Amino acid sequence: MTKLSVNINKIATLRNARGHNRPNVLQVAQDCERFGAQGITVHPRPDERHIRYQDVRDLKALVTTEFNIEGNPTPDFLDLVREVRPEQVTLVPDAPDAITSNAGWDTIKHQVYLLGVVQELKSLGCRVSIFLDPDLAMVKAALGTGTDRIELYTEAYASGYAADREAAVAPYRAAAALAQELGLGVNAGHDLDLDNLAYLHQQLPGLAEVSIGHALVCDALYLGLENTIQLYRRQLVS
Ligand SMILES: CC(=O)[C@@H](O)[C@H](O)COP(=O)(O)O
Ligand SMILES: NCC(=O)COP(=O)(O)O
Repeated sequence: MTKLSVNINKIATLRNARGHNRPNVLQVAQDCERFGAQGITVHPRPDERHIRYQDVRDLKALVTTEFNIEGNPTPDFLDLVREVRPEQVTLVPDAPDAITSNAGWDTIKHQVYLLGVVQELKSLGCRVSIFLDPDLAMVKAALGTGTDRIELYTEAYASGYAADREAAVAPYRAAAALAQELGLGVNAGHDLDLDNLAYLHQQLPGLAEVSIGHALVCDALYLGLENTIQLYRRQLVS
């Protein structure tokens, strides 16, 4: 079964726009779980443009499904993870000023570094996932980091879907198959939406989790949050 983890970054974007506590990020996270989310994902960035470090601390006490914290393993990020100890940590090689995640790890160049980070995070009891492009060499080298899972960065799939979905999904199908052959779990995320999710799910058997935020929150503006979460869940029914 592929789990849906709802990324609530954009709820925090809206909250921060007025400087008060509306929408209440903590309440929305609990409601997302009540509406069918099987996980809550946050990506606290160094500039705290949306999710703040204190949000992460507060969410830990409230999230009853799976808490997934994404980020570049900077010293501040690692201190937060040591404190919060979420079910899953997804390591993303984002630059501090990146407008959004825009690349996966070079697991060949950074394998030794990642091995050290992964070993510590696993010693804290966290499952570790590494954000990757669908590059077979990078998937193969990910094994050497000790990671539990990879998260396939699906921006290229999403941008190519409308023109030629078979071509768009092919690298992801190959990367997922190799990862599973190596004993790695497979997550996916970034720019997934109600148009492209079902086909990805159909083409990637054994996909463990998708984390979806931007499109889901945009859809909820028109369709309502509960209905939207249910619609995304229905895309993942085998
Ligand atoms: C790793 C990933 O693809 C998502 O966490 C994405 O980075 C969302 O971040 P923003 O909400 O800041 O765009
Ligand atoms: N890991 C992907 C994620 O958490 C959400 O990405 P997006 O749906 O906001 O593009």
